[in-house]
Amino acid sequence: MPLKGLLLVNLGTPDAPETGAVRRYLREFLSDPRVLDIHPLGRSLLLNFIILPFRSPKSAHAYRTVWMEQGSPLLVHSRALAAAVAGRLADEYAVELAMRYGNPSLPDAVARLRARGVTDFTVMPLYPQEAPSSSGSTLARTYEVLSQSWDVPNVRAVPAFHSHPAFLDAFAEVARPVISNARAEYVLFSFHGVPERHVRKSDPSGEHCLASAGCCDALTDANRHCYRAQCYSTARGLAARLGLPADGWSVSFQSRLGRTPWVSPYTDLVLPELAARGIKRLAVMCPAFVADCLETVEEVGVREKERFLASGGESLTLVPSLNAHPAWVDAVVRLVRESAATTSSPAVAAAPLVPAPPA
Ligand SMILES: C=CC1=C(C)c2cc3[nH]c(cc4nc(cc5[nH]c(cc1n2)c(C)c5CCC(=O)O)C(CCC(=O)O)=C4C)c(C)c3C=C
Ligand SMILES: [Fe+2]
Ligand SMILES: [Fe+2]
Repeated sequence: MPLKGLLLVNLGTPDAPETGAVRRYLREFLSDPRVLDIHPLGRSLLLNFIILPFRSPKSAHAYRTVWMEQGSPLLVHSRALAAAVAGRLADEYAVELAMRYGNPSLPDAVARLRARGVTDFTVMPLYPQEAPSSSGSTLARTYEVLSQSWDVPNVRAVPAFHSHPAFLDAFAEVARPVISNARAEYVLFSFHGVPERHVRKSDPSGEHCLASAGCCDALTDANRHCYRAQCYSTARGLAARLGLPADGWSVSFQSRLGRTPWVSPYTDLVLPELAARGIKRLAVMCPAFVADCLETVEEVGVREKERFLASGGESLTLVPSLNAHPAWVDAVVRLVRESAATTSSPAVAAAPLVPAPPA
């Protein structure tokens, strides 16, 4: 039987919290045409003359404030998750962690799996919601790397899990005691944003997404692959599990870059509004991230917290991410096994050989 390989892939992070390393990381990340989707010449000018010189030292400083003894939080937590999943799936899969940008690189992780005799690959982008700039880019790069060999292996992708009960249950389990200990009056679900342009480009009809105020109120055939609609679906699933009243939670989007409109409402504008409404004790969950990283620990846990307190709030408690929580490890194992069960024999699944008996 061919040995199966599982690639767990997250975004990536610099090798060190220093300007040079951050610059190398940002260059690779922001050169991706699914991330900065503008004319290559414009991208190169923007990168080399504006983003890299100004952002690299600023981001390096931010990384230094969250850096752990073993490295960048994103890498440390992702490694812990991969080790736990590898232990659980040892009889079924060889498991490797890879990063879309930086290290451990996707080509190196694929080479390690091939060296162990893997001929059948499963890739799991570690993003609950799908976006061309995150999961899309991860899949495209994985297929590219795997297709560079003479023998192109079978490859299967674990689908986005934004509304999967195992993911939602695990995050609710992490959040429940934190929200209760914080005596939070309100929960803000702050997701990583994307440019509005990206959401519109992913709208098959070209008429649904961002065309009305309630376009993300339900997941339907019209918006099944819309990043923003998937974020709202995650938030509804978590709010229900946490027993939050309708006026006790809302959604916002963080981490925007540049001057073009990103999906809204923006976290940095929502926080002062919540304070102005009299919310004193706030909990913030960041369910676009399955591992704590710069965008959770520093952006929300430090900078947005300061903003909320300066606006009149009394406490902002960041709910930790899933990291390597046992419920999340269980969920990953389940998601991988379910994807193998539903996609390993697509031809058989699509065309049953025996007609179904009459009801
Ligand atoms: C959760 C999914 C993510 C999407 C979608 C995403 C889109 C996206 N991001 C940028 C720009 C930056 N993101 C940065 C950090 C970062 N982004 C994600 C995830 C998504 N990004 C993660 C997990 C992280 C943290 C990395 C870490 O090392 O901890 C950064 C770098 C940090 C900084 O300088 O602020 C940038 C830049 C764009 C432009 C984009 C979609 C177009
Ligand atoms: Fe990002
Ligand atoms: Fe949409």
